[in-house]
Amino acid sequence: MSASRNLTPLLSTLLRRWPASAAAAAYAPALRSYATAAVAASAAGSSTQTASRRTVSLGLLSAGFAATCAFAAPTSSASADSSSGTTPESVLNKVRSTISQMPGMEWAAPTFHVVFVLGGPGSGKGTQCAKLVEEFGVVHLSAGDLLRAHVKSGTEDGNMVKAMIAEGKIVPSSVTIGLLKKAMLESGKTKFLIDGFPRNAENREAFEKEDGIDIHFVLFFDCPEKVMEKRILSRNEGRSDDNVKTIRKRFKVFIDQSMPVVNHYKGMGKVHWVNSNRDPEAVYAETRKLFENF
Ligand SMILES: Nc1ncnc2c1ncn2[C@@H]1O[C@H](COP(=O)(O)OP(=O)(O)O)[C@@H](O)[C@H]1O
Ligand SMILES: Nc1ccn([C@@H]2O[C@H](COP(=O)(O)OP(=O)(O)O)[C@@H](O)[C@H]2O)c(=O)n1
Repeated sequence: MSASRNLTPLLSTLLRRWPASAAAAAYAPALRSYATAAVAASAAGSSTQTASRRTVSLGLLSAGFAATCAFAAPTSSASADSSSGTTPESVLNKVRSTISQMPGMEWAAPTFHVVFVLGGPGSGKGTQCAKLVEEFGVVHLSAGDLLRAHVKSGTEDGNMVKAMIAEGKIVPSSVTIGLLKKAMLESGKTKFLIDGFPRNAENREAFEKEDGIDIHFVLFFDCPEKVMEKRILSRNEGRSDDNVKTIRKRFKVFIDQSMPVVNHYKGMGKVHWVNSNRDPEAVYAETRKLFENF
């Protein structure tokens, strides 16, 4: 039986076991693309499998399903979830144990491939990421954009993030990593540019503890502070933190907290340094070469 024909009954079985909320239906496309990626991965590895026990790499499918359950929109079903003590981890464990019990199926951890895009405020991270998305079809996740969207939720957490951004402070990783993971799972894709993260040692250490994430390299955009300040002041995106007072605080945080992260990865030989004090096309001509094998 072809791998894709196996898929539909499997998805139905999973969904029947844990009836999904209406909001979860919104995740179905992501779930389906994880499943397709998982089947493709299993087909690629099929020569090493025994005929009697066909092993299907279901990690991505499972991750997608966990996202479906764990991150269902904050509706009444989500509050039911929290009152019954359901957490993303508990859903993932349930998916894992059910898959392990299915004949011929085996759990495999998902692998997400990541490039961290770092550089001072206004160094051109977002500008270059947009070009990479267009040429290479990777997913661009800006930690700052995710945090700004979270502010709009109006929750207690959102208000805390708003206050921290206004001061140029770094939001705790428990919030930022939650938003990044949710976006990764929802995307249905496996290759990501993570822009503006990790911003300090706490961000980095927490992210490195996450399973199934392969950090390929760090892309660092190097630009003088004076040039970055001028760029930000004419950025005109209506950002409350793009004012001289907050910009200066952000530069200090960048030097004190973010540069040690870059130097950490530099020590591991993982940093690609790009001079971004040139016109955007010249910066991109150098940047794109790093992605030919990603
Ligand atoms: N190489 C460049 N030369 C001149 N201006 C640039 C360049 N790269 C980006 N910009 C502009 O500078 C501002 C900041 O760039 P952005 O990509 O938002 O930076 P970051 O994401 O690092 O904060 C934007 O208005 C952008 O259009
Ligand atoms: N990993 C991150 C990224 C951004 N942020 C917050 O979001 C603000 C804006 O970050 P950003 O990456 O969108 O913008 P730039 O400072 O790079 O222009 C930062 O100054 C921090 O307050 C954070 O707390 N943690």
